[in-house]
Amino acid sequence: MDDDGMLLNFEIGDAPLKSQVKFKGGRWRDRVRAQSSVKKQQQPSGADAGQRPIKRQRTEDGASDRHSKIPRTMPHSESRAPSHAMKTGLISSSIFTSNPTAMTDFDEQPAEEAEPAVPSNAPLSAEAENFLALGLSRRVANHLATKLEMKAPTAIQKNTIPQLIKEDSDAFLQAETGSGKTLAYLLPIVHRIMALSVNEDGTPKETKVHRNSGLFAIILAPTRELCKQISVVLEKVLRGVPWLVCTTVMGGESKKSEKARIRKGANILIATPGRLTDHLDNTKVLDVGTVRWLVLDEGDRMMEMGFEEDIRMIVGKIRKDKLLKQNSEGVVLDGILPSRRVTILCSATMKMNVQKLGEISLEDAVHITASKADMEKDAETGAVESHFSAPAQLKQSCLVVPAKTRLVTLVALLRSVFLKRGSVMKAIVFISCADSVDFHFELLKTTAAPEPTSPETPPTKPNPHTASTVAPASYLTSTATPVVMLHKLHGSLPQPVRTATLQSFSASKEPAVLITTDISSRGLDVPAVDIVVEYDPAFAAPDHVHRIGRTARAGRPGRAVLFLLPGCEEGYTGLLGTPAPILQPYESILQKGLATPVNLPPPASSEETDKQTWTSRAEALQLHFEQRLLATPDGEKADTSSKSKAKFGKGGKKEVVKPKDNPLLDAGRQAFRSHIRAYATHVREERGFFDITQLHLGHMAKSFGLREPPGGIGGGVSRRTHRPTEKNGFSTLKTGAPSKAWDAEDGVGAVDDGAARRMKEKMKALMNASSEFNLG
Ligand SMILES: Nc1ncnc2c1ncn2[C@@H]1O[C@H](COP(=O)(O)OP(=O)(O)OP(=O)(O)O)[C@@H](O)[C@H]1O
Repeated sequence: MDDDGMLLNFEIGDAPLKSQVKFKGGRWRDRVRAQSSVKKQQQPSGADAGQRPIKRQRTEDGASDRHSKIPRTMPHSESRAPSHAMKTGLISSSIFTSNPTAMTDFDEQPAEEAEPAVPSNAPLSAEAENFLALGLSRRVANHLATKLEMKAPTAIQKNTIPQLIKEDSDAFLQAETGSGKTLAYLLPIVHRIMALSVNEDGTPKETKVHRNSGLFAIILAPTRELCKQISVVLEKVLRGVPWLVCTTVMGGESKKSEKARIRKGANILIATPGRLTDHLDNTKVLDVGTVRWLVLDEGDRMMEMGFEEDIRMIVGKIRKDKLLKQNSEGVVLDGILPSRRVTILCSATMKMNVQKLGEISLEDAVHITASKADMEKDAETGAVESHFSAPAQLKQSCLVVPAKTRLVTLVALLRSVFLKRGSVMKAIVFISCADSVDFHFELLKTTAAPEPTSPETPPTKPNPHTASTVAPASYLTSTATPVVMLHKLHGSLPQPVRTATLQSFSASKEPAVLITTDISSRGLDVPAVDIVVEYDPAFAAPDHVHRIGRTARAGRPGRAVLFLLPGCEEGYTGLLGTPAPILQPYESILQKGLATPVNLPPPASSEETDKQTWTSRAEALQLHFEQRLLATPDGEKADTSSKSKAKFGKGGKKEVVKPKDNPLLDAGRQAFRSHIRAYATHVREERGFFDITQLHLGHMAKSFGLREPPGGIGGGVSRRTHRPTEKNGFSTLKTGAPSKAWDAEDGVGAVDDGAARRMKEKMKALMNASSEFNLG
């Protein structure tokens, strides 16, 4: 591997340069031969440049008050290329040498609490609280207790339900992930609509409300997945009130069929903002005159995704439309439903853009949180403080992992969590971009053909929608857990595939892993997710809170592990609340996860023996992945240069020979490029921790199974092009145009086409605006 041109964080300065020997004259082939023999003489001994001691450190740091950026090298005592690699001649640079050491003194880290913390988002005790006491009708309370097994409310439900039943003011709901915010706003809405046709004592009124009696509430959510999930929860509640109907408009199907559903009538509509704007403009049967509630679930995310204009338009249109005091059938709405239009904003975190959204949509809103003390404080000061944190019972830790060992550590971590059968059933792995999700799915899924089924067992009909998104992952299995199912999900997949994949992950009876982008970070409520792995850190700290919030929901235990690179990234834990997550060295994970041989497909498995140590297993695994990327479909070693080469055919005629196609190698390169571009989009305030100029591209390439970083990142990132600028002493890099898959990332594909276009424009603007990654 030639690292020379890729050390972004080092400059040549006045280091002695190797003399460039130029050969002139003679035959072309002789010149090439002579050139390469000189190159060989100049190369130091060792497998590759990655094994050489790191060259001169950057001297012009210019940010001495920032986190130390100087990677210290600590050759690993056990680091040697595995013997079989030597034998086969396929020597790759060791993943244990020339790694920067962590700044953290792990011995100084606090020990993990022995006592599990009391859950902070669990339902309250059924003896002390119940839904009936909060003002909900007996019918709804009974339905919750008997059919949905919900006997007592959660804290946010306890504080929200009476407020929204009795008062008609706008509200901003803020509570931890998994604390039951969805039912907190749905139940009072259903209760009040139901009251149009049922008396307080449960006896029916003369007026009957049905699906054509009017649309009373609109709920907006940023992604189709979230819309679907809210509609599933609402449908369950409405089974107790079967004359009320809800429907969705969220794209992913024809507008015609959505229109047909609207025409059939619905009392509650769940929508993505882009699609609703479209229908408000073009669907005449969509009458918002009776709408009394507008809920903006995950409001900050909608703003982030570029929906500001849509939301302004929706709020404006609903407010402007004449508020009908009675519906077309003469049913009097006022007095039972709110006498004004109520807007409810909902999020576990509060970013600046939520404040802006509040300005657009809320009037004199009450801030409702899970804790009465927080609410009183806000009421006293008149300010909305941000009180966001992860659920108390969620155990967080950060692994400090050098770039070269990231891939094998990920495998080891997933193996270690599934080691004890049944202890962990579901894991979610967050990755920064769709290309990288695709690549890791292809790399980690089982390559061998499935075992033939016995004639007695009838073959199960494969689901065509999950054929390319769900597969077994033999690398992650062990004797105790022989099957682990791998899933992938991102916004560039077609909607039916996304729905089927999520369904498969939720319903999986086998241990399952979901590799995904931030499309799954918001609101997703998959039962029994035991661990969340942030293989790539979130782009902003509040997003981290949402991602890890996919576990430890409604009082359940949960674990979250964040991968950080040694160096400036380690300081990021300071942003993640108090107490900051514990930092851990990666070696213990490798030791645990690779304590037993990895199930490598043949022929590599024949090399595996029980005698191997965890370090040699890690090296062998890395080598195995690299070999898979280098192999051509017909088993030969692939050309790694990614460039076409000139060859002289018969008669000295020059022919262009294209490198042989290995889809996995291409996917790895594309994933690497997108990953680097994505890395550059960490929010400005956090770029001190995620500093693109500190990334060692050669080492990072290893974590994609690549022996060298591919070109094409843009502006020559793969070359040493940086020069520290005068401004703050930071180096600057030029980005290229955003790649397609990065462009089409999560939010984009998650919503309708119009929204996708707007998001693309936003991303483009962002990438253009950050032509120098906005450093300095
Ligand atoms: N009163 C309750 N009793 C038992 N379980 C509940 C109760 N209320 C909600 N839940 C369950 O808690 C889980 C989380 O609820 P919900 O999805 O509404 O959380 P949330 O606060 O919206 O989280 P996020 O911020 O991540 O979107 C769901 O599985 C839901 O069924």
